[in-house]
Amino acid sequence: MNAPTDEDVLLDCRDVSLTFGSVRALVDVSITARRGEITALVGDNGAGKSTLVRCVSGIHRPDGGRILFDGEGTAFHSPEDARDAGIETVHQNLALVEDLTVWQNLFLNREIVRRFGPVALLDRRAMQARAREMVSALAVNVPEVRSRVRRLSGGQRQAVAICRATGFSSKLVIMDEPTAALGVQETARVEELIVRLRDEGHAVLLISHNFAQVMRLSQQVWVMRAGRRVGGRRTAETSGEEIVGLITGAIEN
Ligand SMILES: Nc1ncnc2c1ncn2[C@@H]1O[C@H](COP(=O)(O)OP(=O)(O)OP(=O)(O)O)[C@@H](O)[C@H]1O
Repeated sequence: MNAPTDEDVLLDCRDVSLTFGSVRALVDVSITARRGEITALVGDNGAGKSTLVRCVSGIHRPDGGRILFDGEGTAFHSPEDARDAGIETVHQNLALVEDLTVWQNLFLNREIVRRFGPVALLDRRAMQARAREMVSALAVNVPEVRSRVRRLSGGQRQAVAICRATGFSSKLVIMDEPTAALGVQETARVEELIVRLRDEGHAVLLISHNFAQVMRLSQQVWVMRAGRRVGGRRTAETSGEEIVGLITGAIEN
């Protein structure tokens, strides 16, 4: 892999702060994420990882600092704004609808319609065909796009959620604990998918409590503690022990 350059920076959070009542969830947090890299965000429970990610994905508005995306300042008012800019999030709960099929989930809130004068009809055939393309492009192990999500395994569900996040010209894919609920084999499959996204040039921002996974997959690690960014390392230049030390505070940056 070539050494990264500044032009590779896709996400640039500068001194981002957010307070909930008396809780300073984020205090002047600065991190970057590059195209073609997996950037890990680690920290103990309550460190502020999810809150930071929610600021990037348009759920929260920071009350201080700036978030630059693709070189431009952002002021997202909703997750839709972030999505329009090319930021997709695979949330911990996946936000899939169990009773809908794979293709219906892939096209939820972005249905393809055909217009006949004033009448708009859902183009089921086009959506199913496109869903098959999306699934096969990611080589995802999903049985049939007409299967209902409730019949899928945890790994297959995760794959559908990742497929949805990457199939619509996204640039940054944020993943919050994507393998926390999965077994060993399913974790390996989902990790393959994450690596493939990176190799296709996406920037991936990965929240994970699994140090082995962080060391295996990421190129950059940012460490948070009590709402602050307390360290940043190139993964190749650090160790699991150092990251744990930064997380617990045993090592000061
Ligand atoms: N909507 C909210 N209202 C009030 N406090 C919040 C809200 N969201 C988060 N917090 C607080 O902000 C702090 C950071 O929480 P956050 O969920 O970002 O941590 P985290 O690093 O993602 O933790 P975990 O690994 O447990 O998911 C915590 O003290 C949390 O209680």
